[in-house]
Amino acid sequence: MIEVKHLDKYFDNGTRQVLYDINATFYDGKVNLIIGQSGSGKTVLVKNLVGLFKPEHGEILYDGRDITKMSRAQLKETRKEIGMLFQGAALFDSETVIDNVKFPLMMFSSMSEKEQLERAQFCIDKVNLTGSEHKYPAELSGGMQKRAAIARAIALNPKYLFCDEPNSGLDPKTSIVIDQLLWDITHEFGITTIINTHDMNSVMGIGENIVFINHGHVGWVGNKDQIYDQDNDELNNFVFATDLFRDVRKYRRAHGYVKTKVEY
Ligand SMILES: Nc1ncnc2c1ncn2[C@@H]1O[C@H](COP(=O)(O)OP(=O)(O)OP(=O)(O)O)[C@@H](O)[C@H]1O
Repeated sequence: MIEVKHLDKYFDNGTRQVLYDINATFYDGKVNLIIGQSGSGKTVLVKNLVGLFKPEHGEILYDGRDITKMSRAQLKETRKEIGMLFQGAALFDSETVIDNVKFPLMMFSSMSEKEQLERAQFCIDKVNLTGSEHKYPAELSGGMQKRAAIARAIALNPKYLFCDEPNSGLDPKTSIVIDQLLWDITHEFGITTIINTHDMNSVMGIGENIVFINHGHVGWVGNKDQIYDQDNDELNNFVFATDLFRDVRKYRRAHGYVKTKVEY
């Protein structure tokens, strides 16, 4: 579990505040989404969460350990527990799939070559890329590249997985496959998965715990069922900006979908 408490972040020598008193919890074994308009502060929040930025105030507790107070060495240790999936797949073009997946094992584990190969193969099988081990990224579709990147992100068996816009550049059908995969590995391995996304299909499909950031503030927290039934104007402007989502909401209301209460 990652807990954020009273986090403030400023830029420009403390003259411009970008995040205001952020309080949020990201749960183990759940898909946690951070959503919000462009420029609302999602990326800055994630950069604080992974220790790339230091907040001016507040705590970020990784299962009780405050990363804002860690030394460089402690932060390095904690980073070993974090998997990252960047926008685009960010694979090494000149390396095969299996070498890409092996890379973090080579860098950060004490596994033998044989163990690295076994672990890399396990992760490749997990993302359904069996048979593509010796292909280069350029030989893969966008969705396959993303799956290879997920295999690499889970190679070190992370407790925490951060994904920045995992569906960017993918068609809706492939996006669903990626969402399903992220859901499956999150649940199978009990990972605290945090996804920064604009994709409303992801919100509808896998949003177990959604944190809406609005102009640097936490604007709303809930799940994919509750999001249809809330009366938060800013969130509604964001979520129901398209006719499709307005129609889904109208349909749900007309057919008597009840408000859902989820307990964690
Ligand atoms: N390194 C930085 N230095 C100064 N200002 C920054 C820096 N990084 C981000 N910002 C500012 O912080 C604000 C929030 O940006 P952020 O990238 O977090 O938005 P976002 O919600 O992730 O947007 P998008 O969805 O478009 O990626 C913006 O005003 C941005 O200009």
